[in-house]
Amino acid sequence: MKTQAHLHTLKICWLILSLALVFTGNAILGDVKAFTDITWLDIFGEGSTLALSLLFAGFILHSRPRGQVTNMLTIGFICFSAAMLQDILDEIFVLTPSMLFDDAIESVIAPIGICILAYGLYLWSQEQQAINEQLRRRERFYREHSSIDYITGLYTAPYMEQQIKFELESQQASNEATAIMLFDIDGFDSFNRQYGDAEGDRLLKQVADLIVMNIRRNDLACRYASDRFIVLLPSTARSTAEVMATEISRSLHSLSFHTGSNTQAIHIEFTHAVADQTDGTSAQHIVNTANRMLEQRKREKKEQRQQLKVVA
Ligand SMILES: Nc1nc2c(ncn2[C@@H]2O[C@H](COP(=O)(O)OP(=O)(O)OP(=O)(O)O)[C@@H](O)[C@H]2O)c(=O)[nH]1
Repeated sequence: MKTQAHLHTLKICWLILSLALVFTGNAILGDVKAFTDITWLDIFGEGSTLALSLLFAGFILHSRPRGQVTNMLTIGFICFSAAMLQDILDEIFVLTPSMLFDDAIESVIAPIGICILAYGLYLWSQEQQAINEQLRRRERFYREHSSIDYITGLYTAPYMEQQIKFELESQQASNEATAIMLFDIDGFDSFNRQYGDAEGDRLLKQVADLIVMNIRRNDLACRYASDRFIVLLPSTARSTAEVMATEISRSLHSLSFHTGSNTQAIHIEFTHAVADQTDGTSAQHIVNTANRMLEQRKREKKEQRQQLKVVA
Protein backbone atom coordinates (compact mmCIF):
# COMPACT_ATOMS: atom_id res chain seq x y z
CA MET A 1 0.00 0.00 0.00
CA LYS A 2 1.26 3.45 -0.92
CA THR A 3 2.29 5.62 2.04
CA GLN A 4 0.99 9.19 2.34
CA ALA A 5 3.91 10.30 4.58
CA HIS A 6 5.55 12.31 1.77
CA LEU A 7 2.52 14.65 1.86
CA HIS A 8 3.26 15.60 5.45
CA THR A 9 6.94 16.62 5.49
CA LEU A 10 6.12 19.99 7.06
CA LYS A 11 4.06 18.39 9.82
CA ILE A 12 6.86 15.90 10.57
CA CYS A 13 9.30 18.86 10.80
CA TRP A 14 6.94 20.64 13.25
CA LEU A 15 6.74 17.51 15.38
CA ILE A 16 10.53 17.13 15.52
CA LEU A 17 11.01 20.87 16.11
CA SER A 18 8.54 20.99 19.00
CA LEU A 19 10.23 18.04 20.71
CA ALA A 20 13.66 19.61 20.13
CA LEU A 21 12.44 22.93 21.62
CA VAL A 22 11.16 21.22 24.75
CA PHE A 23 14.45 19.36 25.15
CA THR A 24 16.56 22.48 24.52
CA GLY A 25 14.42 24.53 26.94
CA ASN A 26 15.03 21.98 29.68
CA ALA A 27 18.75 21.70 28.90
CA ILE A 28 19.22 25.51 28.99
CA LEU A 29 16.92 26.39 31.89
CA GLY A 30 17.41 23.37 34.14
CA ASP A 31 20.10 21.48 36.01
CA VAL A 32 20.59 17.76 35.58
CA LYS A 33 19.55 15.77 38.65
CA ALA A 34 21.97 13.46 40.41
CA PHE A 35 21.81 9.98 38.88
CA THR A 36 20.49 8.50 42.13
CA ASP A 37 17.62 11.06 42.27
CA ILE A 38 16.20 9.97 38.95
CA THR A 39 13.11 7.73 39.14
CA TRP A 40 13.70 5.37 36.24
CA LEU A 41 10.37 3.62 36.60
CA ASP A 42 8.57 6.94 35.99
CA ILE A 43 10.74 7.57 32.96
CA PHE A 44 9.86 4.14 31.61
CA GLY A 45 6.11 4.68 32.13
CA GLU A 46 6.06 8.19 30.68
CA GLY A 47 8.46 7.18 27.88
CA SER A 48 6.09 4.38 26.85
CA THR A 49 3.19 6.85 26.64
CA LEU A 50 5.32 9.20 24.51
CA ALA A 51 6.37 6.31 22.25
CA LEU A 52 2.71 5.29 21.77
CA SER A 53 1.68 8.87 21.04
CA LEU A 54 4.43 9.12 18.38
CA LEU A 55 3.37 5.74 16.96
CA PHE A 56 -0.26 6.93 16.60
CA ALA A 57 0.94 10.16 14.96
CA GLY A 58 3.06 8.00 12.62
CA PHE A 59 0.04 5.87 11.62
CA ILE A 60 -2.01 9.00 10.95
CA LEU A 61 0.67 10.59 8.75
CA HIS A 62 1.42 7.29 7.02
CA SER A 63 -2.16 6.65 5.98
CA ARG A 64 -4.07 9.91 5.72
CA PRO A 65 -4.25 12.48 2.93
CA ARG A 66 -3.81 16.20 3.60
CA GLY A 67 -6.79 18.09 5.01
CA GLN A 68 -8.41 19.55 8.09
CA VAL A 69 -8.83 16.24 9.92
CA THR A 70 -5.15 15.32 9.49
CA ASN A 71 -4.11 18.86 10.55
CA MET A 72 -6.18 18.74 13.75
CA LEU A 73 -4.99 15.23 14.68
CA THR A 74 -1.37 16.16 14.02
CA ILE A 75 -1.54 19.40 16.05
CA GLY A 76 -3.19 17.45 18.88
CA PHE A 77 -0.48 14.78 18.80
CA ILE A 78 2.31 17.39 18.62
CA CYS A 79 0.99 19.18 21.75
CA PHE A 80 0.39 15.90 23.59
CA SER A 81 3.83 14.50 22.67
CA ALA A 82 5.56 17.75 23.73
CA ALA A 83 3.76 17.56 27.10
CA MET A 84 4.72 13.90 27.51
CA LEU A 85 8.36 14.71 26.73
CA GLN A 86 8.27 17.49 29.33
CA ASP A 87 6.88 14.97 31.81
CA ILE A 88 9.88 12.71 31.15
CA LEU A 89 12.42 15.52 31.23
CA ASP A 90 11.28 16.85 34.60
CA GLU A 91 12.45 13.50 35.98
CA ILE A 92 15.94 14.32 34.67
CA PHE A 93 16.20 18.14 34.94
CA VAL A 94 15.44 20.38 37.91
CA LEU A 95 13.82 23.62 36.79
CA THR A 96 13.67 26.64 39.10
CA PRO A 97 10.11 26.71 40.52
CA SER A 98 9.69 30.41 39.60
CA MET A 99 10.02 29.47 35.93
CA LEU A 100 6.72 28.67 34.29
CA PHE A 101 8.27 26.57 31.51
CA ASP A 102 7.39 23.19 33.01
CA ASP A 103 3.86 24.20 34.11
CA ALA A 104 3.11 25.93 30.81
CA ILE A 105 3.84 22.79 28.82
CA GLU A 106 2.33 20.20 31.14
CA SER A 107 -0.71 22.12 32.38
CA VAL A 108 -1.58 24.30 29.40
CA ILE A 109 -0.24 22.68 26.22
CA ALA A 110 -1.33 19.14 27.20
CA PRO A 111 -5.05 19.94 27.75
CA ILE A 112 -5.11 22.17 24.65
CA GLY A 113 -3.56 19.28 22.68
CA ILE A 114 -6.17 16.82 23.98
CA CYS A 115 -9.02 19.24 23.10
CA ILE A 116 -7.66 19.65 19.55
CA LEU A 117 -7.23 15.87 19.29
CA ALA A 118 -10.84 15.34 20.41
CA TYR A 119 -12.04 17.89 17.83
CA GLY A 120 -9.93 16.12 15.17
CA LEU A 121 -11.53 12.79 16.11
CA TYR A 122 -14.98 14.37 15.91
CA LEU A 123 -14.19 15.67 12.40
CA TRP A 124 -12.81 12.23 11.52
CA SER A 125 -16.08 10.55 12.51
CA GLN A 126 -18.01 13.08 10.36
CA GLU A 127 -15.66 12.40 7.46
CA GLN A 128 -16.06 8.66 7.97
CA GLN A 129 -19.84 8.94 7.74
CA ALA A 130 -19.51 10.74 4.39
CA ILE A 131 -17.06 8.06 3.17
CA ASN A 132 -19.35 5.26 4.40
CA GLU A 133 -22.15 6.72 2.31
CA GLN A 134 -19.88 6.63 -0.77
CA LEU A 135 -18.63 3.12 0.00
CA ARG A 136 -22.00 1.64 0.73
CA ARG A 137 -22.47 0.14 -2.74
CA ARG A 138 -18.97 -1.34 -2.54
CA GLU A 139 -19.08 -2.87 0.94
CA ARG A 140 -22.55 -2.56 2.49
CA PHE A 141 -22.23 -3.01 6.30
CA TYR A 142 -18.96 -4.82 6.72
CA ARG A 143 -15.36 -3.73 6.12
CA GLU A 144 -12.51 -6.16 5.51
CA HIS A 145 -9.67 -4.37 3.77
CA SER A 146 -7.72 -7.59 3.07
CA SER A 147 -10.52 -8.73 0.66
CA ILE A 148 -10.33 -5.66 -1.60
CA ASP A 149 -9.21 -6.08 -5.19
CA TYR A 150 -6.79 -3.20 -5.75
CA ILE A 151 -7.36 -2.95 -9.51
CA THR A 152 -11.06 -2.17 -9.29
CA GLY A 153 -11.40 -1.09 -5.65
CA LEU A 154 -14.20 -3.64 -5.25
CA TYR A 155 -14.36 -6.56 -2.88
CA THR A 156 -13.67 -10.04 -4.22
CA ALA A 157 -15.80 -13.18 -4.71
CA PRO A 158 -15.43 -14.72 -1.19
CA TYR A 159 -16.68 -11.46 0.32
CA MET A 160 -19.70 -11.53 -2.01
CA GLU A 161 -20.49 -15.14 -1.12
CA GLN A 162 -20.46 -14.19 2.54
CA GLN A 163 -22.80 -11.24 1.85
CA ILE A 164 -25.22 -13.39 -0.18
CA LYS A 165 -25.25 -15.87 2.69
CA PHE A 166 -26.13 -13.10 5.19
CA GLU A 167 -28.79 -11.84 2.82
CA LEU A 168 -30.35 -15.29 2.38
CA GLU A 169 -30.45 -15.76 6.15
CA SER A 170 -32.16 -12.41 6.78
CA GLN A 171 -34.46 -12.94 3.79
CA GLN A 172 -35.78 -16.18 5.37
CA ALA A 173 -37.19 -14.07 8.21
CA SER A 174 -38.60 -11.32 5.98
CA ASN A 175 -39.73 -13.56 3.10
CA GLU A 176 -38.30 -11.17 0.51
CA ALA A 177 -36.54 -12.09 -2.72
CA THR A 178 -32.79 -11.78 -3.28
CA ALA A 179 -31.28 -11.59 -6.76
CA ILE A 180 -27.78 -11.45 -8.18
CA MET A 181 -26.48 -10.24 -11.56
CA LEU A 182 -23.27 -11.24 -13.32
CA PHE A 183 -21.57 -9.13 -16.00
CA ASP A 184 -18.74 -10.43 -18.13
CA ILE A 185 -16.64 -8.52 -20.68
CA ASP A 186 -16.67 -10.15 -24.12
CA GLY A 187 -13.25 -10.74 -25.67
CA PHE A 188 -11.23 -9.30 -22.79
CA ASP A 189 -8.35 -11.63 -23.58
CA SER A 190 -7.98 -10.17 -27.09
CA PHE A 191 -8.41 -6.63 -25.67
CA ASN A 192 -5.44 -7.32 -23.38
CA ARG A 193 -3.39 -8.73 -26.22
CA GLN A 194 -4.18 -5.76 -28.47
CA TYR A 195 -3.81 -2.88 -25.97
CA GLY A 196 -1.76 -4.36 -23.13
CA ASP A 197 -2.49 -5.38 -19.54
CA ALA A 198 -2.24 -1.84 -18.14
CA GLU A 199 -5.07 -0.69 -20.42
CA GLY A 200 -6.95 -3.86 -19.45
CA ASP A 201 -6.61 -2.88 -15.79
CA ARG A 202 -7.87 0.62 -16.57
CA LEU A 203 -10.86 -0.84 -18.40
CA LEU A 204 -11.68 -3.08 -15.43
CA LYS A 205 -11.57 -0.05 -13.11
CA GLN A 206 -13.87 1.99 -15.35
CA VAL A 207 -16.31 -0.90 -15.69
CA ALA A 208 -16.35 -1.33 -11.90
CA ASP A 209 -16.99 2.39 -11.37
CA LEU A 210 -19.79 2.41 -13.92
CA ILE A 211 -21.48 -0.61 -12.35
CA VAL A 212 -21.29 1.04 -8.93
CA MET A 213 -22.78 4.24 -10.37
CA ASN A 214 -25.70 2.30 -11.86
CA ILE A 215 -26.82 0.33 -8.82
CA ARG A 216 -28.93 1.36 -5.86
CA ARG A 217 -27.79 2.42 -2.41
CA ASN A 218 -28.35 -1.00 -0.81
CA ASP A 219 -26.97 -3.12 -3.66
CA LEU A 220 -23.41 -4.42 -3.56
CA ALA A 221 -20.97 -4.80 -6.46
CA CYS A 222 -17.87 -7.05 -6.30
CA ARG A 223 -15.29 -8.34 -8.77
CA TYR A 224 -16.13 -12.00 -9.17
CA ALA A 225 -13.19 -13.18 -11.29
CA SER A 226 -10.86 -11.78 -13.96
CA ASP A 227 -13.33 -9.86 -16.19
CA ARG A 228 -16.51 -10.90 -14.39
CA PHE A 229 -18.47 -8.72 -11.97
CA ILE A 230 -21.24 -9.68 -9.58
CA VAL A 231 -23.96 -7.52 -8.03
CA LEU A 232 -26.13 -8.45 -5.06
CA LEU A 233 -29.67 -7.03 -5.18
CA PRO A 234 -31.39 -7.42 -1.81
CA SER A 235 -35.22 -7.42 -1.69
CA THR A 236 -35.43 -7.62 -5.48
CA ALA A 237 -37.59 -9.85 -7.65
CA ARG A 238 -35.98 -11.60 -10.59
CA SER A 239 -38.04 -9.60 -13.14
CA THR A 240 -36.75 -6.31 -11.67
CA ALA A 241 -33.20 -7.68 -11.64
CA GLU A 242 -33.52 -8.60 -15.36
CA VAL A 243 -34.59 -5.05 -16.20
CA MET A 244 -31.75 -3.57 -14.13
CA ALA A 245 -29.18 -5.91 -15.69
CA THR A 246 -30.28 -4.98 -19.22
CA GLU A 247 -30.06 -1.28 -18.38
CA ILE A 248 -26.59 -1.67 -16.83
CA SER A 249 -25.39 -3.71 -19.84
CA ARG A 250 -26.59 -0.91 -22.12
CA SER A 251 -24.84 1.67 -20.00
CA LEU A 252 -21.63 -0.41 -20.00
CA HIS A 253 -21.77 -0.77 -23.75
CA SER A 254 -22.04 3.00 -24.17
CA LEU A 255 -18.86 3.50 -22.12
CA SER A 256 -16.39 5.29 -24.40
CA PHE A 257 -13.03 3.81 -23.51
CA HIS A 258 -9.94 5.60 -24.84
CA THR A 259 -6.60 3.80 -24.86
CA GLY A 260 -3.59 6.07 -24.35
CA SER A 261 -4.12 9.34 -26.24
CA ASN A 262 -6.35 7.76 -28.89
CA THR A 263 -9.28 9.94 -29.83
CA GLN A 264 -11.26 7.01 -31.20
CA ALA A 265 -13.34 5.42 -28.46
CA ILE A 266 -13.65 1.68 -28.01
CA HIS A 267 -17.06 0.25 -27.06
CA ILE A 268 -17.02 -3.05 -25.24
CA GLU A 269 -19.63 -5.81 -25.42
CA PHE A 270 -20.87 -7.46 -22.24
CA THR A 271 -22.87 -10.55 -21.41
CA HIS A 272 -25.01 -10.68 -18.30
CA ALA A 273 -27.04 -13.24 -16.35
CA VAL A 274 -29.44 -13.01 -13.44
CA ALA A 275 -30.32 -15.55 -10.74
CA ASP A 276 -32.34 -15.45 -7.56
CA GLN A 277 -32.95 -17.56 -4.46
CA THR A 278 -35.27 -19.89 -6.38
CA ASP A 279 -32.13 -21.08 -8.23
CA GLY A 280 -30.58 -22.63 -5.15
CA THR A 281 -30.60 -22.95 -1.42
CA SER A 282 -27.09 -21.68 -0.79
CA ALA A 283 -25.04 -18.68 -1.96
CA GLN A 284 -22.75 -21.09 -3.84
CA HIS A 285 -25.73 -22.67 -5.67
CA ILE A 286 -27.18 -19.33 -6.79
CA VAL A 287 -23.83 -18.04 -8.02
CA ASN A 288 -23.15 -21.34 -9.84
CA THR A 289 -26.53 -21.13 -11.56
CA ALA A 290 -25.85 -17.54 -12.69
CA ASN A 291 -22.42 -18.62 -13.97
CA ARG A 292 -23.92 -21.49 -15.95
CA MET A 293 -26.50 -19.16 -17.53
CA LEU A 294 -23.77 -16.66 -18.37
CA GLU A 295 -21.60 -19.32 -20.02
CA GLN A 296 -24.62 -20.55 -21.98
CA ARG A 297 -25.35 -17.01 -23.25
CA LYS A 298 -21.71 -16.50 -24.19
CA ARG A 299 -21.72 -19.74 -26.18
CA GLU A 300 -24.91 -18.65 -27.97
CA LYS A 301 -23.42 -15.25 -28.79
CA LYS A 302 -20.26 -16.87 -30.18
CA GLU A 303 -22.31 -19.26 -32.32
CA GLN A 304 -24.38 -16.32 -33.64
CA ARG A 305 -21.19 -14.41 -34.50
CA GLN A 306 -19.79 -17.45 -36.34
CA GLN A 307 -23.04 -17.90 -38.28
CA LEU A 308 -22.97 -14.21 -39.27
CA LYS A 309 -19.35 -14.64 -40.46
CA VAL A 310 -20.33 -17.65 -42.57
CA VAL A 311 -23.27 -15.75 -44.12
CA ALA A 312 -21.04 -12.75 -44.84
N1 LIG B 1 -5.46 -6.62 -17.53
C1 LIG B 1 -5.89 -7.63 -16.77
N2 LIG B 1 -6.18 -8.80 -17.34
C2 LIG B 1 -6.65 -9.79 -16.54
C3 LIG B 1 -6.79 -9.64 -15.16
N3 LIG B 1 -7.26 -10.81 -14.64
C4 LIG B 1 -7.39 -11.65 -15.67
N4 LIG B 1 -7.03 -11.05 -16.82
C5 LIG B 1 -7.05 -11.59 -18.19
O1 LIG B 1 -8.39 -11.63 -18.60
C6 LIG B 1 -8.50 -12.56 -19.69
C7 LIG B 1 -9.76 -13.37 -19.52
O2 LIG B 1 -9.85 -14.21 -20.60
P1 LIG B 1 -11.15 -15.06 -20.89
O3 LIG B 1 -11.64 -15.69 -19.60
O4 LIG B 1 -10.87 -15.95 -22.05
O5 LIG B 1 -12.26 -14.01 -21.25
P2 LIG B 1 -12.60 -13.37 -22.67
O6 LIG B 1 -11.41 -13.15 -23.52
O7 LIG B 1 -13.44 -12.18 -22.34
O8 LIG B 1 -13.46 -14.50 -23.33
P3 LIG B 1 -15.01 -14.61 -23.27
O9 LIG B 1 -15.39 -14.36 -21.83
O10 LIG B 1 -15.33 -16.00 -23.72
O11 LIG B 1 -15.57 -13.53 -24.17
C8 LIG B 1 -7.21 -13.39 -19.66
O12 LIG B 1 -6.40 -12.98 -20.72
C9 LIG B 1 -6.56 -12.99 -18.33
O13 LIG B 1 -5.15 -13.03 -18.43
C10 LIG B 1 -6.44 -8.39 -14.58
O14 LIG B 1 -6.54 -8.17 -13.38
N5 LIG B 1 -5.99 -7.41 -15.42
